Amino acid sequence: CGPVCTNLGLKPGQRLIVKGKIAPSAKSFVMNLGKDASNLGLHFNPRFDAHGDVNTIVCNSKKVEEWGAEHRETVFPFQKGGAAEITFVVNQNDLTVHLPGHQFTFPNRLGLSVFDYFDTQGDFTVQSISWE
Ligand SMILES: C=CCO[C@@H]1O[C@H](CO)[C@@H](O[C@@H]2O[C@H](CO)[C@H](O)[C@H](OCc3cn(Cc4cccc(/C=C\CN=C(N)N)c4)nn3)[C@H]2O)[C@H](O)[C@H]1NC(C)=O
Repeated sequence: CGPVCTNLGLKPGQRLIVKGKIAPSAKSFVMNLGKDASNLGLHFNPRFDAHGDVNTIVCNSKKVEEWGAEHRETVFPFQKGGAAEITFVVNQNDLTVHLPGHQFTFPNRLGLSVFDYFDTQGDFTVQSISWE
């Protein structure tokens, strides 16, 4: 699993920028943003081939270890073995995810006023994380 960030203190108007590399044999990778590992405002899961999904971004939330309803994005701007830069912008009531050539929003279902926790898992190697 990748790096874990805590105490980020991300509030509305602030953002987290993650740059890294996708494994050549990637099946799936995850980026989680939330309060802590059990309370995720956004579970961001691009799937190249996992759980029956092919080239699909699955997003969800997790509240006290309980998953919410999945949301599947229509675009998949990732390549196996490629570089990727993903920016998460914290808004008042949702998050905007900026991908290469595409963006989408995901509701802040947990009503978090601050996002302290970030982790990545799976077939992605983080090269830099910055927040502002
Ligand atoms: C149709 C049958 C029932 O419905 C399915 O039921 C599954 C189980 O509930 C859901 O799946 C779950 O969906 C959740 C979001 O909702 C999380 O994503 C969760 O994963 C949590 C998780 C795992 N991890 C570790 C991790 C993540 C990615 C890669 C690796 C490691 C290596 C992989 N690379 C290789 N091997 N090269 C490790 N982190 N978070 C996933 O199991 C499916 O979406 C769902 N599908 C649909 C269409 O409904």
